[in-house]
Amino acid sequence: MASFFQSRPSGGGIDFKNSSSAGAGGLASSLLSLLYSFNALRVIAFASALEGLRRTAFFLHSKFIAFFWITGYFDEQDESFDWMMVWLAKQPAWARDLDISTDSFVSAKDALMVPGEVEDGKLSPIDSGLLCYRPISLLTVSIWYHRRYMTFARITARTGRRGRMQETLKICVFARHNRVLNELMLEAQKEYNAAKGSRVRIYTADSDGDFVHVTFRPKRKIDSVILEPGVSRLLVDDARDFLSSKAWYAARGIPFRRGYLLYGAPGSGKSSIITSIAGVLNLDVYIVSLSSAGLDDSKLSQTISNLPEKCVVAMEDIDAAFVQSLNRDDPQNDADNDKPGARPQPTGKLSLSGLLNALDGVAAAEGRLLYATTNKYLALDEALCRPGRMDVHVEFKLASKFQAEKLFYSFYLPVGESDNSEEDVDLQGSPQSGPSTHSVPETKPSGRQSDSVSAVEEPSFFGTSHRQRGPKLRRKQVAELAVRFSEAIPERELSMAALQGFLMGYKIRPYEAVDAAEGWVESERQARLKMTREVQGGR
Ligand SMILES: Nc1ncnc2c1ncn2[C@@H]1O[C@H](COP(=O)(O)OP(=O)(O)OP(=O)(O)O)[C@@H](O)[C@H]1O
Repeated sequence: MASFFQSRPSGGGIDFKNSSSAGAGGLASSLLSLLYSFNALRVIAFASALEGLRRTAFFLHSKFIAFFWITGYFDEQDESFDWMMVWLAKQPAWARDLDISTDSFVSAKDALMVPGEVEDGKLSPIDSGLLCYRPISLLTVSIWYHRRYMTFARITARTGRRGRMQETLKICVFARHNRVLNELMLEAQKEYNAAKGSRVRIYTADSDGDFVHVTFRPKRKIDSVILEPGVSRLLVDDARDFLSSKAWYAARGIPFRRGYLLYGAPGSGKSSIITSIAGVLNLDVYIVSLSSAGLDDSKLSQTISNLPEKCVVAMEDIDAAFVQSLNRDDPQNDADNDKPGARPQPTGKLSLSGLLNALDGVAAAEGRLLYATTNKYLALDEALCRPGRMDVHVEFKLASKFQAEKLFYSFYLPVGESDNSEEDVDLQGSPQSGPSTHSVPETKPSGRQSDSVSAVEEPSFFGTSHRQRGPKLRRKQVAELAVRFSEAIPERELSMAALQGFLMGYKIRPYEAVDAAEGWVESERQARLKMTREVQGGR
């Protein structure tokens, strides 16, 4: 050892080259002697053997896993992930590791709603009596399912350009055949549908064009959106017929898509009917907002291609993304946009051809029902409205007397009773609803025998809840009041949203609502007149 550190003199100065090569040779020989002296080669050989064993064990383990275990990955973006999360929430293995909340997960897509417990005669802390359970993340659990051992792990990792956290559920099943996994999936799907109950899932697209679940909306009964007789039925029947015609479309080489253009007056129920139809058909709603900031042709195309098969796509105010009009032939379009004082520019760079391409590009999802809404029907380009893109056009007008009457009914009929409208009877789920042989429902309901007997003339107030404080009205009384109310409402002058707003002010005062209706109509007219004058004066 000592010789290694000794410097070798060379001539008058120091010869670095010679000294370093001589030093390297010395180092090697010293190292060798060192290794021999410590049996280091044997140590290396032993370490190599260990590493070899480790690798062999790892190889055998992976072969064993591949042979005896089935591993499945459920991506957060996929609906099956939600099925599994709801299923897991119900498994006893999770019971010790649950996120429990009274409201923070109410809108979470994988949340499970269970009835809150009643203790000592008192309801749970939440008014609704519902608790929300959700499996905790960062945990691996083992479960026996149908005598099979399986493990579940929630893995979270950053993905995408912006590094969004994305979750994957990993399932390992000790089985040779994937039959047990299929059984599990089917069971989970069933439980999910039961847990989802009466809600519609709403998705919106994020800035990368990926759809993210944002909320649940309660399913809205189709007859709560009051349209002209037969319209709701037509829309539901058409959508049902489409969904069951995949083979028909395939046989004829027609793209399996259907578009609905709902146009007309603001506040007439266009958006409401979309959610309602999604509820009836048990489909999720994907909102594509054409006016969102930064949306351009390629992003829209990417967004549309991310739509799943069989879903409701809501594209509201399709005219809103374009400044002047949605008309390719409008030569004024580009010129006007450059003029000083022109209307504000949209933030996105969406073009009509971009929209058309996105709607029927090869990547566009099959089986989707597209509902586009607009208040400016005439401003739309013919190419956008043509069959194949918008197959069914439905006009939504301002409220008719018929609608006003039905709206009054829906406000004041005792809960649970319906006015026996045709939609009410036919739209409750039979896929084979007959053709549109609609007869206008009676404006005055016939009333059951018991209804027509003693009519309570004076409003009586009882009960404790807000709803019960209203007068207890017989069906016949509601019918009479509804007719009086509709007589006070002018035909096609006010929107259904306006009528609803008015009646909201008289939630528990139907008699006063009827008495005040005429005066309210007059004040609405005056307000409109004033606004028109102000607009004209401002020009
Ligand atoms: N036909 C209708 N029947 C029952 N309620 C209605 C109807 N039309 C509108 N409403 C009520 O008015 C409100 C607004 O309705 P909605 O958003 O569906 O109208 P819209 O036609 O989509 O309006 P806009 O064109 O301004 O977006 C909702 O609360 C809805 O309940």
